Amino acid sequence: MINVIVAGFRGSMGQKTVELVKQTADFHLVGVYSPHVTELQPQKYGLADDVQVFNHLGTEMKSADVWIDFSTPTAVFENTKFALKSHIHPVVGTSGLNEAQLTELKALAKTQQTSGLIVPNFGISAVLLMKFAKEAATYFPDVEIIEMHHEDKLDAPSGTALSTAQAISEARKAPVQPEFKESVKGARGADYQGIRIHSVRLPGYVAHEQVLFGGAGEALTIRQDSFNRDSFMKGVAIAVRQVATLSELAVGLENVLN
Ligand SMILES: NC(=O)C1=CN([C@@H]2O[C@H](COP(=O)(O)OP(=O)(O)OC[C@H]3O[C@@H](n4cnc5c(N)ncnc54)[C@H](OP(=O)(O)O)[C@@H]3O)[C@@H](O)[C@H]2O)C=CC1
Ligand SMILES: O=C(O)C1=N[C@H](C(=O)O)C[C@H](O)C1
Repeated sequence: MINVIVAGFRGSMGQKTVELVKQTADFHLVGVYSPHVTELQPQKYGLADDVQVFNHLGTEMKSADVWIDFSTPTAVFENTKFALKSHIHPVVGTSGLNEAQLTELKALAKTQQTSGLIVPNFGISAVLLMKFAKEAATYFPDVEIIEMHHEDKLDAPSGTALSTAQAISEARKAPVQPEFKESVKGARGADYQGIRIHSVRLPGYVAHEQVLFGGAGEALTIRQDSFNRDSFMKGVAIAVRQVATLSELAVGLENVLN
């Protein structure tokens, strides 16, 4: 049995994840966390009597094996530090960790001898998109990314777009950067190591990404769509089952896919 805490349990992803944990025979929900809850009775949230509702980080959480984090870009660093220091394996879906924070968390995982997994996107379509984009970048160094999300998304660009750009940038030879002048500031999007990223936020959308490659007289577009949040749940279950088998704090669902 894998004992799980869900951080951010009242959010869009948190609610789905709580349902997943409740419905999976080898997972046991031991706790849920949000610093904003005032009512601590599990029944208030439709949870079984033995689920602890936490509104602060504390030693009582240590009975958990895995910490699933779907909180906010400003909370995820402290939450993940707490999980590692408590020897709870973090499975982090929350976006917004920067390079310095990631480096610190990796070092902490080593000293605490606690593995973990940071997953920019739990959707298999997104994992494949990143893999294919990395391969395509060796042939097509000229590339731009468009990511499209629901209007409630707090951060931009998305964690998936940043990971895609990182993978492309590792794989490609530096392209010639075209010169341009923006008559409206921001028209050419954000710049990640010479890769332009455009972030769209609109109602009706869930999570979508296009990677556009251009070459001499040809183009390649790779696209993935998450039409609903069920698309992430298979990946979350795999990550929860496999995280303890890792030897470090790894980044990417591909680390636990066969
Ligand atoms: N990796 C992936 O595949 C995916 C990642 N995400 C990412 O997951 C994150 C959450 O997304 P989503 O569910 O849509 O967002 P929501 O805004 O719906 O939920 C965020 C939740 O975080 C809670 N929260 C706020 N502060 C803290 C804290 N310090 N500790 C714990 N919980 C806290 C809030 O609690 P309260 O409601 O109680 O105020 C809220 O319910 C985002 O970063 C998003 O980008 C989303 C989808 C897929
Ligand atoms: O906020 C979201 O919804 C999502 N966030 C993640 C990201 O920032 O890439 C994953 C997915 O795109 C959904």
